[in-house]
Amino acid sequence: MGDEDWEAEIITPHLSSYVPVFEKDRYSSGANGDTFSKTPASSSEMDDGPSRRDHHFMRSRFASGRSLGNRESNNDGEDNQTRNRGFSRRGGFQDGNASEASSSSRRGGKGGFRGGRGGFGLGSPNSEYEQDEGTQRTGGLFGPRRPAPSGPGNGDVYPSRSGSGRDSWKSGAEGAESEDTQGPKMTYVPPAPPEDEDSIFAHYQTGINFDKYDSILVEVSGHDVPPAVLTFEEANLCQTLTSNIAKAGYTKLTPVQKYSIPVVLAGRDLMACAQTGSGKTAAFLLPILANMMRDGITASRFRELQEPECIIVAPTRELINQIYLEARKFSFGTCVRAVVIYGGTQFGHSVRQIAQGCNVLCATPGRLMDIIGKEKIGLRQVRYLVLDEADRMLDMGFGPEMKKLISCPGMPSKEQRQTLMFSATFPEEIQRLAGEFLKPDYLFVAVGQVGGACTDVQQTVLQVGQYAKREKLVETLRSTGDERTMVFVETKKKADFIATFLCQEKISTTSIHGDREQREREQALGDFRCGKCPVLVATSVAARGLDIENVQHVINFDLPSTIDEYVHRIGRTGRCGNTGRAVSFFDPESDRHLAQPLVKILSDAQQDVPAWLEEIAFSTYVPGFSGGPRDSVFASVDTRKNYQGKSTLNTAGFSASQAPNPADDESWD
Ligand SMILES: Nc1ncnc2c1ncn2[C@@H]1O[C@H](COP(=O)(O)OP(=O)(O)OP(=O)(O)O)[C@@H](O)[C@H]1O
Repeated sequence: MGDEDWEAEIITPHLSSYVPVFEKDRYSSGANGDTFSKTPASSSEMDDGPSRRDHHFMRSRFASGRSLGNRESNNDGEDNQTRNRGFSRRGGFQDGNASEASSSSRRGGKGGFRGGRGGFGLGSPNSEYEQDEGTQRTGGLFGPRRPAPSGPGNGDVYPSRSGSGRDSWKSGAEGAESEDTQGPKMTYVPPAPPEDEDSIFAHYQTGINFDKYDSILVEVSGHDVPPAVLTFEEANLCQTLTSNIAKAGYTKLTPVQKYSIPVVLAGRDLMACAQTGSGKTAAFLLPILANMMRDGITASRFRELQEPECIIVAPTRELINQIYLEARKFSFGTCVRAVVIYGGTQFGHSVRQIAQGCNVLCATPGRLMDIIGKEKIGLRQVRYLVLDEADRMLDMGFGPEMKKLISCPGMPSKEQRQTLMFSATFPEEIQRLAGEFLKPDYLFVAVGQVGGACTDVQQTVLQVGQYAKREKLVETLRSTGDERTMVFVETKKKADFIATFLCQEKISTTSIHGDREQREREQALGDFRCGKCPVLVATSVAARGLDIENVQHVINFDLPSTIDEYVHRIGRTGRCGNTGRAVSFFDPESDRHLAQPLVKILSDAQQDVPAWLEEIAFSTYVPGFSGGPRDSVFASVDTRKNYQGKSTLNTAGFSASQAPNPADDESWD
């Protein structure tokens, strides 16, 4: 069955999750009826990438365009590709062999498979979002809400923007933004989050391993490293902030906070790598807010053009919304006003939110560039620019847009602003790109197994062939009972397919991916958060940053194409000192390239390494894979080979010495 057919077959009525009309035979073509096969170079999807529209005043020294050729569109970004979709088709690929396995051709350019679904009346050539009824509020991100109505454009009808279903975070991203000027309007207005104090400060408990953070090694490299702070009191943040921190239930700093907060307070640029779920968001928000308060920020008032002091960008809509909620929490009771804007929502809504006042703007890249292009945001006052999931923000998908951002008229030069980058992974080539955004004397904070997996996650890798995966999935889910579980798959269509399949197996499941309307995505996340659907099938759009209470289990039904993506995915569990489990289905046919990095990740995290995996790893040559920085405790290291500064290597909680790190030399492998 072809990829397009998946799309057709999965169109089923939708309640809050799936109520599938599952006709197994129609899906079946493989030995056991499983029609999907996997390609080694999977893609994933992310959000808000570059807008299609070129702002005349923007220039980018990145390669022109968006590298669409071999990059698969990201989630929101798929929109820009959909504009080319008029000629695309669906239903033409009935041959089962052509299904997922044919992705190599699709990766080179999706056009041939791109799913204009228009023939079925389920999507327009432009975007899924135009189908959004928009004004309907689901409350998806914040809690339970009423079920989405079924029917085209609402429920499990997944109008495809790219149509290929390949999750293509590599290509242009949020063309959706440009629809605001070029295409049909998106009318979805996300629900306002609850305003009551209890909701604002709702939080989950730190886990039994929270105190173990104290023994994690931390390396800070660069010149004149400010000493770490050991307590919130020592950080000397302003009183309101301190009170908000207490209300949020934070009593103790995490290592990344201990080392990053003083760096930001001292006005330094920062690149910080720390394991998933270890509190990076507060590590940048708290000192920024403290600085803003210290500098006597004025309350912003209603104006058509707002000039925020801080801009925070993140790759996905759900993540930026989460960051916004944190910003709102910590700035509670201050005159700082945080605003969030992201794609898939009504542009006018974003404009109205901003016009009411905006000190801290949380945005996905596409919507940000559009709003700047519309002159609703001026950049002259920007003092802080934060790239969360910075490696993702600087890669080929979003990098061009970020370059445009820093080249925008009015944007203070890097000397005039503070630039902060955070991620759990930071590949060397991306660190080099980051130099253009950062002052030369930026500091690099590396916490523990950066780029490595969080040790609070128990990792299991099972050898499972493509055709046995569904059965194994059901078996695994049955054994975990009601545990909240995220199941990662490679493509959007497969996400639909697996979610439908699980529902048919009476496992309450929902899904999130870039071909779902924003309203549906928010509803899915809400249903998962509140436990109504304890299983969330997701593409890589949900791999990064999402902080959902009680996710005990991550299943990689399909392994991602890169090890960094694996690290982010499994980091959805085992957060903030809690423990979690990750089970990955390793298909030797398609995942061999991951064997070596997986062995390294597993051994670094003191996990059992299956003998069969080691064998595959030893027998597989992976170009460019050196096993990481050998003998270094840090899986990701500061790549500034020639920096003359000192480095501090400490366990969190001890004051920084200025001794060079002996591991540095090995780090340059
Ligand atoms: N000092 C602290 N005390 C208690 N809880 C904290 C503290 N710092 C952060 N948290 C909580 O820990 C959770 C994870 O934090 P956060 O989402 O910032 O992690 P992260 O490092 O950004 O993860 P990821 O790499 O997945 O994006 C959040 O629920 C946050 O509120």
